[in-house]
Amino acid sequence: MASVLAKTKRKKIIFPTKNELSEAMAEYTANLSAKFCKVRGYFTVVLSGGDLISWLSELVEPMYQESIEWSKWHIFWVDERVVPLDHKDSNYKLAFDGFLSKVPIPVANIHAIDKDCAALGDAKGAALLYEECLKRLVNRDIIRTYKASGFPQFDLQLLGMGPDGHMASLFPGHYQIKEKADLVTYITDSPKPPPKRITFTLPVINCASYNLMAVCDEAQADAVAKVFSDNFDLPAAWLTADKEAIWFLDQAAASKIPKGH
Ligand SMILES: O=C1O[C@H](COP(=O)(O)O)[C@@H](O)[C@H](O)[C@H]1O
Repeated sequence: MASVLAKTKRKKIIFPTKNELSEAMAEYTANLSAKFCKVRGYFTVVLSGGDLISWLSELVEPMYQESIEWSKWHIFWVDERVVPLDHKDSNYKLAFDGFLSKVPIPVANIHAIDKDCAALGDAKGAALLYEECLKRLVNRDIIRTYKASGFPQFDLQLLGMGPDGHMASLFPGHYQIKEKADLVTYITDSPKPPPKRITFTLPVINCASYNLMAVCDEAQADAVAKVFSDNFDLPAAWLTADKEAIWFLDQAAASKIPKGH
């Protein structure tokens, strides 16, 4: 595990309200989009599910609609529930309804899990095919690779954390957090429904250039405090990045962080 930790130090910014967090997340994303589109001609963005999608609302405002080079974006999911893509629990559907349908990202650049595996509830197959999808895009040089390790390196991941400290579909006490060889793994007994999910593994998550973890609300305060006290029983405490791992918190979520952390 040490190798995945030996990167950037965790940073945080605390915002008075969710609105301000949402505005800052849009600005952070837009700035990185401009940087990566200019340098590489692509911007690879990884989404999670959950509350995060509603906080992306600021990015669909006219200022960003008009300035962002949406055609250069490629979208991925850090984790996905293995349910049909039009199911209410699908992270793809959540992102499509709340964000992707409102911005002009080419359909071919939206990399959802395989729709047949999703419809059949085949978590293992979905993980294998998603890993193949990542490798194909690495070969096409759309996804970069991380230095010598050869792992895919995404430009920006926008992440969330559950009140139990789970990140992506890496849950406390489940072995998936220890997976080091595969890029994508799966779980069939997720403690949070639905039970079947796929997830990027920790080495892939931590290879990203920029990881932004957004967490709001009092219900998350205990988990946030544990993360900032380096309690590594919580998967989210392992989050690092190549360039920057930054936590965007509202005041309620940050309210129990011990002084000095
Ligand atoms: O189940 C999931 O939960 C986490 C956290 O969601 P939130 O609703 O507490 O923000 C999310 O990041 C993950 O993508 C999702 O599958």
